[in-house]
Amino acid sequence: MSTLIEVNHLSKSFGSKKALNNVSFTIESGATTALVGPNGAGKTTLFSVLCGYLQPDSGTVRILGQPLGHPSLFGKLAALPQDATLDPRFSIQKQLCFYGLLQGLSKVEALQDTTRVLELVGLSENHNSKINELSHGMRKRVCIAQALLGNPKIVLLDEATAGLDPINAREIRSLISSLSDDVSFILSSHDLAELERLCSHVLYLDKGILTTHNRNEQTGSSKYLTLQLQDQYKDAKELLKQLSGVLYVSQSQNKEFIIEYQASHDQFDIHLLKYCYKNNWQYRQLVNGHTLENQLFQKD
Ligand SMILES: Nc1ncnc2c1ncn2[C@@H]1O[C@H](COP(=O)(O)OP(=O)(O)OP(=O)(O)O)[C@@H](O)[C@H]1O
Repeated sequence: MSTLIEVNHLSKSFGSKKALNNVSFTIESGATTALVGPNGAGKTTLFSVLCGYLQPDSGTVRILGQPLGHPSLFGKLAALPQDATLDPRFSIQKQLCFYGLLQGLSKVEALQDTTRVLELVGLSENHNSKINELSHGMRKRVCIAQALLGNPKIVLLDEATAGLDPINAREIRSLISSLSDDVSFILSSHDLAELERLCSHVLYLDKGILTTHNRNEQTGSSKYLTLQLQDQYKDAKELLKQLSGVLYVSQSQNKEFIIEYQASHDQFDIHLLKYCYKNNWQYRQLVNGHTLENQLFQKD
């Protein structure tokens, strides 16, 4: 693993408003990273600084070991801004080729790469369409195709699935997931369930202050499972406490339990599911560790 992005003590203010307040983090290659936070938390500002659109007031950013703006970074980092759009006058192929040329590709290379990225996003047959002839979801996919031109190593996607119907959103998610072995994505979204599925690493911004969370970190002598049951079963919490290997049970929401158990307990998840069956409980979902929502917002 190598470090893709290293941010140290980054601050950016607009007048008296601190959009980023002493933000530091690193992102390693191979991680799909979520950038989460309430409206106005500083997410777009952080993306804009990483892309070089905005100059920070203080702090440093290194991408692939180089400072922002270094010539060797040209084409290595791409971004899909929240409100990205394309020119309605030209076909999508023409526009993507144009962006390829701007990246320094020859005409032939730009056309080849346009064909490649349109195929990746499933829009090969629409290469002659103009943007207004495409659905909202297809337009998003064109914008993602544009971000993938030239094979960038890091792609920042700001609200890539916002406003899409569930089927189109799912297509974009599976596209991100299928590409994530070759490209490191940083996704900004308000959809925690979506980030839960895609991301191993979470950057949480609130009022410009950042905290980081590792989704897969389950170390030490105890581990966690989050169990969501179908119904409110009588004495479920007390009964869960009696299961062998359980150290502690807390109730995060109605019908949802966080179970801390001995890490040394073999196949605890299987035992838990058998226990549900034995007690006649239907379960809705079982998450390894904490759900992202609990990780970010649970107070105790
Ligand atoms: N160009 C600007 N001029 C003045 N204030 C700005 C500017 N850009 C951002 N801000 C302020 O900085 C703060 C962070 O804004 P930012 O757009 O980064 O938040 P965000 O997390 O992307 O929000 P959202 O989820 O609503 O898109 C907000 O208080 C915003 O009002």
